[in-house]
Amino acid sequence: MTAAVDPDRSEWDVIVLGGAAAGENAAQYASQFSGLSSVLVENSLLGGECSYWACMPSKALLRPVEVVDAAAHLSGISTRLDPAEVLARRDRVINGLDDTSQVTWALNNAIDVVRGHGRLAGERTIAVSRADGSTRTLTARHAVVIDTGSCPAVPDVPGLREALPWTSRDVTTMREVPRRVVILGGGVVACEAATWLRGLGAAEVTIVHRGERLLARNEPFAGALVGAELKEEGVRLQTGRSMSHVQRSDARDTGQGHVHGGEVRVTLDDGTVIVADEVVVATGRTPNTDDIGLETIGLSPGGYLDVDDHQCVRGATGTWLYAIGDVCGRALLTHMGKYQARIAGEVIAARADGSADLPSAAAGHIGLPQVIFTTPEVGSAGSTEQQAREAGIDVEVVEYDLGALAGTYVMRADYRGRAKLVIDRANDLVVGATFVGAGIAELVHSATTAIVGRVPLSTLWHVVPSYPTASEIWLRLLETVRSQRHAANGG
Ligand SMILES: Cc1cc2nc3c(=O)[nH]c(=O)nc-3n(C[C@H](O)[C@H](O)[C@H](O)COP(=O)(O)OP(=O)(O)OC[C@H]3O[C@@H](n4cnc5c(N)ncnc54)[C@H](O)[C@@H]3O)c2cc1C
Ligand SMILES: NC(=O)c1ccc[n+]([C@@H]2O[C@H](COP(=O)([O-])OP(=O)(O)OC[C@H]3O[C@@H](n4cnc5c(N)ncnc54)[C@H](O)[C@@H]3O)[C@@H](O)[C@H]2O)c1
Repeated sequence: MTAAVDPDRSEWDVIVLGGAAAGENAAQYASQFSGLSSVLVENSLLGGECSYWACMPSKALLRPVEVVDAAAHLSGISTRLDPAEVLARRDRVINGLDDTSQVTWALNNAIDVVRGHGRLAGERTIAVSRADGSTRTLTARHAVVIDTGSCPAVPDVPGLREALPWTSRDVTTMREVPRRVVILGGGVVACEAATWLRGLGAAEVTIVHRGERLLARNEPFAGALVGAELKEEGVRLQTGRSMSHVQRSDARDTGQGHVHGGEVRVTLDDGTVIVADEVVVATGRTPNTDDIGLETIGLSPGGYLDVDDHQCVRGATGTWLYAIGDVCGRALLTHMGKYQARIAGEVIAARADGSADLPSAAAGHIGLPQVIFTTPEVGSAGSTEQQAREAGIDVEVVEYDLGALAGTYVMRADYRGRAKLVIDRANDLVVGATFVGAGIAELVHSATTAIVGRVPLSTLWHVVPSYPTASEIWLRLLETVRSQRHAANGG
């Protein structure tokens, strides 16, 4: 069904502020079976960061690097990577920064789209500033959903902002591969970007990370294995180091994804000077809440929005305001934002119907899956050992070499990887899992299923993995738990 967007319309049942993938899902789930009308307010491209400047372009850049790596570990295959064609394919993946297909999807699902910068203007009201300077005021009969996302945080290093460094947007949509790059940060964006920059031919890539561990939110062996591989690929790791200052005499705004001027000199806290062609800042995110009118409903701008398990914003009066995605800070991942959106949409529809039986996002958040598409890949679900201990769980852990399986041996003879389960001993349940190795991305969902489904180890024992696959890791981990328990019982 196609909805026409009436330029004079001012009232909908549901207004979603921010039209990223999560916002689209919230509108869809609020409307599809309830008959509620909904509108997306978007000031840039419908589909948000993930579609154009984050998940999709980064994975389009990483996939060829992964294929080349896989081939390099198999005798009888030779490959050649063509950076220009990789960038061209990336452009096709992000639809050349054109959101026509997403607008068509929305309209075909009876979801209206209003362009402009939206701000709350009191309860259930959004004032949209349009490009021509005019303002359109929209009111929601039932709910407003905030999905305004986040933007890159740039730390206060002297000279860094003036150097016009690349952020995640530039490095995912890069038009050229800089020859020498310095990346600030040791998290997910830093490690993935170092992988594709080096893979696509950057001659010198240096990661400057203030901590000792890369990917510090994961199990320690994840960052260690990724760091070892990055080093082998020629990436320089400056860990335990900060940038003292940055100098670029001719910083120029040459446009997104182009090198922003001449040489950059980066001085570290131990006096080391690195000369590069570009600096990439990958130091986390800031929620887009500073200019969305939160003060008009008594909330403070600038921070993450605190939500309950119905995705309802705490601190707002009543139950009309929801937040989903990065802006609520629960998990900065597309699939988790979309999960929150499905819950919020269903809650809105249920409340509009007068139902007291409301869906909750609590169960899905226990699963918390993530795949980091580095070489090797890092897949995780649930809690790390440290998080489980901090939560007061009586923790039992088991680890196993992912390379010691028939399933991974046939992938490559020199397979390197590791897996770990975090077990709630009292309830005999898996509460966390981490897999590090080539081709493990698809293993993560088995762990998420075990965790969210609260499948006891005694049942997992009967879940037989196919031979020869990487899933055999489950059997080896469970066998190791049995051996550990046998030994602990004096066997
Ligand atoms: C380089 C990179 C790679 C990533 N890779 C992955 C990955 O592989 N897998 C994964 O799960 N996650 C990944 N992420 C994280 C993922 O991109 C984010 O979690 C996700 O995009 C957040 O979505 P969101 O719905 O919160 O909002 P966003 O995608 O940030 O979108 C918010 C939207 O709101 C609009 N907006 C903001 N303010 C207003 C306003 N006042 N009025 C109107 N419109 C407004 C914006 O224009 C934007 O379209 C990656 C992130 C980065 C930076
Ligand atoms: N494959 C994926 O799922 C994927 C890929 C990319 C990004 N993401 C998500 O996007 C979000 C943003 O990624 P990110 O890498 O920017 O954040 P991150 O939180 O993963 O890492 C931030 C890094 O910057 C460092 N840092 C923070 N402040 C600093 C400062 N002032 N000075 C120096 N270093 C500083 C931290 O120590 C950390 O190493 C993450 O939550 C991530 O999960 C997901």
